[in-house]
Amino acid sequence: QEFHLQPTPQVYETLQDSIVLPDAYRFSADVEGAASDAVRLLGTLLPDHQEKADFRITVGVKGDKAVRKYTRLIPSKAEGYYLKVGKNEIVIAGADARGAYYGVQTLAQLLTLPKLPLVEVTDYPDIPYRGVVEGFYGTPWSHEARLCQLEFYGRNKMNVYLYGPKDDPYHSTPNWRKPYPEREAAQLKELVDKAKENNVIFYWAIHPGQDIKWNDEDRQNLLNKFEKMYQLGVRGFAVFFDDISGEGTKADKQADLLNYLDDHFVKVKGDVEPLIMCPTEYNKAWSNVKGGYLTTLGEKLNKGIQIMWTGNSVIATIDRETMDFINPLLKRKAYIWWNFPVSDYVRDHLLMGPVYGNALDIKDEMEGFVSNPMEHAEASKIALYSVADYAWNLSDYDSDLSWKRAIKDLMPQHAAYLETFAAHNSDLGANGHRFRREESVALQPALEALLSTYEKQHIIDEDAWRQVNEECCKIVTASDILSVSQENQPFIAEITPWLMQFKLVGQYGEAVLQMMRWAVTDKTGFETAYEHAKSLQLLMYKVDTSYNQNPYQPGIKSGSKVLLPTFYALFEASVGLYNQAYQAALDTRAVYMPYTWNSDVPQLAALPVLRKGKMGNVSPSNEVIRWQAGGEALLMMDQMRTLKSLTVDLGIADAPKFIRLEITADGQRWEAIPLQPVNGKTRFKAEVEGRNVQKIRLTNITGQEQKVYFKQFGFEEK
Ligand SMILES: CCCC(=O)N[C@H]1/C(=N/OC(=O)Nc2ccccc2)O[C@H](CO)[C@@H](O)[C@@H]1O
Repeated sequence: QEFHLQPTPQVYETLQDSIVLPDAYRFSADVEGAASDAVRLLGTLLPDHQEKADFRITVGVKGDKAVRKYTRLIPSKAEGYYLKVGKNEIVIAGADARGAYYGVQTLAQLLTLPKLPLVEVTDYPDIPYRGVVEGFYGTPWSHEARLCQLEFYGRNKMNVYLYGPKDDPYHSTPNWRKPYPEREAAQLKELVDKAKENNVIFYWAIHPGQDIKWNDEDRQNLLNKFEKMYQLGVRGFAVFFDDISGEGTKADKQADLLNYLDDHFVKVKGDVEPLIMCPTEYNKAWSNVKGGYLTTLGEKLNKGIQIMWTGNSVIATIDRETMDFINPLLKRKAYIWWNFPVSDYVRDHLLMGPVYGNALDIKDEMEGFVSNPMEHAEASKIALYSVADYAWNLSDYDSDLSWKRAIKDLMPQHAAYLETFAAHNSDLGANGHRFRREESVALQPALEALLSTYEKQHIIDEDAWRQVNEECCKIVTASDILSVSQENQPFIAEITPWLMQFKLVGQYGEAVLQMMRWAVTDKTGFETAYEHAKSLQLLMYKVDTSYNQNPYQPGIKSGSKVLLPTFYALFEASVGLYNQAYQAALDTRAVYMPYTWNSDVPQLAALPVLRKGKMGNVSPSNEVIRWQAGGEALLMMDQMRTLKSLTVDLGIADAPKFIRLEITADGQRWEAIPLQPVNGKTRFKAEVEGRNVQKIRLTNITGQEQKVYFKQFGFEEK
């Protein structure tokens, strides 16, 4: 694939020629001046040199004597630069210090080529502020991960890192008023220094809204904390008022506070970046324009203060209509907080797909564009690479090419394998925000052809079958090679459980494809493939219930949008064909189900049992159940399982008089467990915490038929 600078430069001209960098050259730069960062970085790229030479390397900032003759070639936009590689000179002239630094970053990429091409690059960013807000719920990034991120931002010309992890107690309630303890303070100082080194503005955000009092004391508390952070070297500050309730949500109070901080801290210090604030109404779906919150902020907040916005909803792509709504209200360009690839609301999924859906014609409408990433720092780099590419140069942005380059950048050697993994691990699954992404795009046509032909005509589309089989082999190969790759161990450590699951999905696909092949032609071959598929179903279940058992979205999902659902459908279809061909009755259920339900009460017998993570529920019935005397309902586990809780609701207040609940660990000895009322109405709990259970039984002990409603029968495993 041909060479491509990252982010895509505004203007890139290359003469079809190149040079070999001489090891002797004259160097002219004002090493103490504004270009000192650029000079330092350049020093790390170039070999030692002898001064006596006619090859010249010049670095400077507009106004420096050294670059005076290039002045008219330097873009007038902030952070712009002019880079020339000529026959006997290299020139890097920045519009400002950071521009010169970025010019050297671009040169650094050219220097990785076998030969240094003759180029003229005239470049600058579309969006003034570009980068990352560490603003997710869940495990904050580690110190090591943050240091590595800052290096990545420097290379990708991202100039913002906003520190605001929801679960840092000194960022938010309860300890936002307190200074950081020694160790955390030292680490923050190290991050600030690393950020400076990479020309990234380190913003420290505070999230006081949940318990801030609108009085002088808390105002002083905030100032004191900012002062403490300033002493650590922080020169960028943000105040987040998102996800709070109560007093803290008032627009005029928020505006007064921010203006006070602006007037008495930012303006006083003189070397601090403009304040950023995250409003309580931070997306259109949650805003009440008539209520005046946004207009109050827009009118009252000092002009220099930047206001964040996530778009038409919490998780949304950004387009012109979005900006035309919010900018007039804020009376300034909104600063986009883009909630992607954050996955703290779909923690069982990895979002490894392309960054797409944001408009390419809104470069003049946004003040900033920062991404809220996953708690998996290295895995987030695929999306962050493309966010950097998009925010620097919107009109040239190509989401698919950028995605491919992002993968190559993360794992140059194993890029092909990582692309296979990333292609099938990009959707979020069903979620409360209803935000979805494409997945398995390249394989979709073959999957659809294979399934529809097989389901409708019971024949195999050979070309589709071959493509899908090839991909399954690639999946298995890629999973194993990546899982032992030494190329980026922190990244592999993050995704290992998903690699395990991904491999099983690939193997399951292979087994199902064999089942299709032999369903009506090779009885024993089919039965072996069936057995293998069933064992893989159990293995996938085990991975999904053993890893990443967070209390929100537990488990490990992979290929969940297209790949696995297609394999499930093909499994069921091929078992159906086999059962028909051989008058057999193999279980056609494709998804492993640890719980089985049956009953001799006719209206209960067919109720399906569902599993989500560690919760098991029998689907409620909305009709009156005629439960005959002595009638039983049985919930059976595939193996001994330890329970945490069990709830029953039969829609009658005196259920315990009619229905006895029993559990057994061995299938022989049963023990009745009393039903205790939960809400004084019809819901009852059984005290089963820590009990090992094989079966649970409900029996009508009244000697006569009872009429009940089967509203709930659910349990949670430990
Ligand atoms: C300016 C953006 C603020 C924001 O997005 N806040 C959180 C955020 N807030 O969105 C919510 O839906 N918050 C919420 C919803 C219901 C009740 C309380 C909070 O969503 C992200 C994705 O989950 C989180 O990572 C963010 O920290």
